Amino acid sequence: MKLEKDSVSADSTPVMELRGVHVVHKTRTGGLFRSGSVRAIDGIDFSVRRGETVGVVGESGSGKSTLARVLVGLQKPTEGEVFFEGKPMSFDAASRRALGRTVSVVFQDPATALNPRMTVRDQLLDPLAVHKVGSPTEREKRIRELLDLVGLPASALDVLPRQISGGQRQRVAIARALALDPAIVVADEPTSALDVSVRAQVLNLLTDLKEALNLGLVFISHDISTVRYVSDRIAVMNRGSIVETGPADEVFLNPQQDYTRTLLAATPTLLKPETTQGKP
Ligand SMILES: Nc1ncnc2c1ncn2[C@@H]1O[C@H](COP(=O)(O)OP(=O)(O)OP(=O)(O)O)[C@@H](O)[C@H]1O
Repeated sequence: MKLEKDSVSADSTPVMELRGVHVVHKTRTGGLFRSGSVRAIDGIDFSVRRGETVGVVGESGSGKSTLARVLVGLQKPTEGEVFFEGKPMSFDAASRRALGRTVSVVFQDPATALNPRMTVRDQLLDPLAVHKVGSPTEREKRIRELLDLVGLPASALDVLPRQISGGQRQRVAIARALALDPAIVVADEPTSALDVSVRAQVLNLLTDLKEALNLGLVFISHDISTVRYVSDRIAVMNRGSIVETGPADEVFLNPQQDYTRTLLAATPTLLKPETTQGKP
């Protein structure tokens, strides 16, 4: 039930580490007898530690969500190794359950991620009940702490998702992701479905929580300027591979790959690197 984290620096052992991971999806391509496969992830190395934000950026279909699914234990790699807290992850029910307590996820659209028929209280109590955490009194205390952490009043406990705004719904989804005191939060396009006016607030909330709780944050987005804003390191994905990785400012200001330059060229002028700003 305690929220404060030990002060572990970002250079400690990774909580999650992927080595040479491939994910191939089997597909049916129209008709009973035709099938194929899609290489969603094609041999990637990736790691995330407490206290750091790793941004994952790439165009639609580059494999970002598949990577997220591997990190949260929903997708077993076709090939390669995943280490969870330094030990090989087997992806059986018990190890997925342990992973589910330590690595949580915030999805793009809180309207679909939250159950429309459950009050905020029940949405927040649910992970605590599933993992049998605390007594009823402790759970009630914990969900109030969670609301406070994400900047919502206790009066929000008794409302349904449709009775609050999109930004507030995403705050509830973030609170739920924090319920089990995770070490890592994987945020897959967490602001893309929100009004532009509230995106910065949700980004700031995530970075504040990362600092306050010493979380590892994996921030996934197609928008490299947003990724730079929140990340310490960036991994650029293209067609299932990580084509460039490094400190956020270095990747942004001095990209080594044409693909990264193409992504940067598509960002709004004001957010382009200083080196190109103001030039025609
Ligand atoms: N369950 C699945 N079955 C078949 N193919 C899949 C499946 N999931 C993903 N793919 C394919 O794998 C590739 C990578 O998809 P993925 O969703 O990981 O990319 P993405 O970068 O997250 O894209 P987006 O931003 O559009 O969500 C795509 O070609 C996609 O069509």
